[in-house]
Amino acid sequence: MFSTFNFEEGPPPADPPKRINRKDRSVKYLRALSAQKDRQQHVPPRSDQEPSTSEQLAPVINASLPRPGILRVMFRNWISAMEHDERESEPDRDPTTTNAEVTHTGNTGEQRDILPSPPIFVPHVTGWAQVKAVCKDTWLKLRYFYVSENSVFYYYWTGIISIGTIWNMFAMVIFIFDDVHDGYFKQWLYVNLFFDFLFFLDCVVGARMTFDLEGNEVKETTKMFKNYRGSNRFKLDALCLFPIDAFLILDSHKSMLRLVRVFKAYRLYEFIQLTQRRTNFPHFMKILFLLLSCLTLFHWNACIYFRFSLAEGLTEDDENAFGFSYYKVFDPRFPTCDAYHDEGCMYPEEPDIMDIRAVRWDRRKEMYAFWQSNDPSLLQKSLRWTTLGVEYDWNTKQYPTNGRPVPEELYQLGNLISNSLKLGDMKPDATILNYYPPKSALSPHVDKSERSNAPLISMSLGQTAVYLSGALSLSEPPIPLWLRNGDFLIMHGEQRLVYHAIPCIGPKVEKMEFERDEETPMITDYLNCSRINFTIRQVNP
Ligand SMILES: O=C(O)CCC(=O)C(=O)O
Ligand SMILES: [Fe+2]
Repeated sequence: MFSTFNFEEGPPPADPPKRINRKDRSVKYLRALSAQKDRQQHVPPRSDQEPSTSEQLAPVINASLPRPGILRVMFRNWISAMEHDERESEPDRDPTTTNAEVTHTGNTGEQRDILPSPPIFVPHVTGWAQVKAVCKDTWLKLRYFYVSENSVFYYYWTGIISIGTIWNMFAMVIFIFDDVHDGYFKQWLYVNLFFDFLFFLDCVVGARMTFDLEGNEVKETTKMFKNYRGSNRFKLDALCLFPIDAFLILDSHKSMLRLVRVFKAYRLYEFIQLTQRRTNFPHFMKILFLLLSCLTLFHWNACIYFRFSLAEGLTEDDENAFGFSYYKVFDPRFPTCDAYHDEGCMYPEEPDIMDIRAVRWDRRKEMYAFWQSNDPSLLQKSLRWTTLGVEYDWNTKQYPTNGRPVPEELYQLGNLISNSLKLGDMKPDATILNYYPPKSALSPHVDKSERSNAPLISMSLGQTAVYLSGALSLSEPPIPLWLRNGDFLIMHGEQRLVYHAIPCIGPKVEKMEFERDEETPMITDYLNCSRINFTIRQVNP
């Protein structure tokens, strides 16, 4: 896991020779190293040397141990270590000059090692002891690890933290959208907690960063920690560790609180610097990071725009208004009016200045102009909806408590359908007519502004539409249906409050041809390329 480990403050390593005078550094040191190598590789001594203790004991060990494997290897290592210690404790053959090799005076056996008697005690290594050894080893590695700024580990670790930073930059404003909030709050929270944990580990890494002191790389844990504590990095990291998600569990709409995590952007910057130092394609990387910055800025720009639109009141109907609307998302168009000079193009700053009746009157004038001009394209472009009976306010998304009655025919139609479906009498007091010119759509929504439980009766005229019928939450996949000319769709009971949408209508789906009615040619012309939908509703109980 870690790139480098510091054992300076840990227990001394077992193998390097204990005496470090000059002659030790030469032959004795090499001898110790080669003994160590022998032990690691289990290489038997060369045949031209005298047989070692381990060689002489090998048959005994093999015979006495019940099973080969780990125990035998450990025992052998133990013997080999004994042999090494014997050599270490031998008096120097020639203390003044060199330790080179012992000169054998002959085969008298006087100078040969005396064979120790076969060991009586065989260390019993249990699985538990091995686990303890591994734990201790891991603990020491963790206790004394250090990270240097130029290590590969640090580079990759910075990369991982940068992903967390980018996640925060993109997803912290996510709950501006209510439907996203309803569908994905938990998932969002889990990802946040995961990256917060990584940010915590990043503080640990920060506290184990080596630093340069008068040309020396300082690796002592206490000094590294003190250095981290006094740095700006520590302050930023501490801010980013603030447990914001605890507040979000209490009030899940305050996702902007995570804005504080943006302080981690300095790690992203560090990653960019490190990458540019390492890469063979510095220009390519520069362009990539520039693109990333642009994407982030565009994203934030869109979010701020959406925030303003929320403050002003969202518009669902007017494509030319300043505010955000789902129409613009599904069917993006550039405003046709001059936003700087034309007052009508902007949303009024005070919501109560906007008089929906005045807007409606403007629309009526447009309709009248259309009627007179005989140009169906005019109507197709401008007309999106109209209301009969109690007038729905698209800004506040509310109905007033009273208004004009709905036309008698619609009242009767609503009751007829409700009674034939055995849903009882209803008192229809509002009807919304939606006009769907080619390429238009209606975004997913729930009709929840009505204050009664009466059914909602929807009638389709003209071109066929695809209707998506969802569930109580947007995360559930919807069922698509065709709605053709003359179809009725009734939303009642549990289905009354499900999400639904019209993703597309018109000739691309299935062209309906109506014979031109000479009395009302405009209407048949309109229905030959567009769709009209009536929804008969009971607003007040
Ligand atoms: O056009 C449709 O079929 C659906 C209309 C609708 O959902 C509405 O007016 O709320
Ligand atoms: Fe609806």
